[in-house]
Amino acid sequence: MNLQTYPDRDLMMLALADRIAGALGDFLRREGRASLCLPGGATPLPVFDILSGVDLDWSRVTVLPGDERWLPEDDPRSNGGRIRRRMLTGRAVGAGFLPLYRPGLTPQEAAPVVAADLAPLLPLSVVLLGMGEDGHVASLFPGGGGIGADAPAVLAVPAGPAPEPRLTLSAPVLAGAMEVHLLITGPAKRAALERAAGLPPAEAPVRAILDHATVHWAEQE
Ligand SMILES: O=C1O[C@H](COP(=O)(O)O)[C@@H](O)[C@H](O)[C@H]1O
Repeated sequence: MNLQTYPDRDLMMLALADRIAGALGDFLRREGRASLCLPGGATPLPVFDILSGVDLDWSRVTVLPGDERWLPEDDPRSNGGRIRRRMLTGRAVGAGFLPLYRPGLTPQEAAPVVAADLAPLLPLSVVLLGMGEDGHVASLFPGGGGIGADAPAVLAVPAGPAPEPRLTLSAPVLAGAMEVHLLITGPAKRAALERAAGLPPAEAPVRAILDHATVHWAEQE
């Protein structure tokens, strides 16, 4: 496992944002465009805040959530809503945004629509992920689908492991990105990660991306 530990949480957020900004700049120079796939949850918000102040040609960057809670963007739990408020602001206000939530559609109806919109962006340039203490990444939960090489790019996840239905990119799409970062904080997630490293991906979905990712960890939550 490529694990980078940091003595200080704020320093980690700065270092990670700097690394992501550098990678996006490289993609823009080499390919003329770039994509940035972001996690939900609370942990990554400081990275969003820092990145949104970075001087990049954001108009050539497409930002998208790696998973979405099936809620309107003005719901405080909406991943897309948080990305819009905390990432697509400041210097990054002109970045493109590919929403996973599609008003009026069920997650099952939206999955092929989002997959069609996603296809021209593949492979994604930079994927940032968080992780739950159960080893879930994006909305790939233990015992759910979306892990194997034959998984569809985008899949609907029924409520159960999470309180609301969701849409998620699959493990092959997330792990297939040009650069993958996993951001976790605190002793409980570190212990969960170490447990997951010894489990099959179906039981601990983070395993499906671990060989492709740099893990960033600081003790302070
Ligand atoms: O439900 C989710 O949880 C994970 C972890 O969130 P965190 O607040 O504990 O960092 C997140 O990575 C995922 O995208 C999200 O939808």
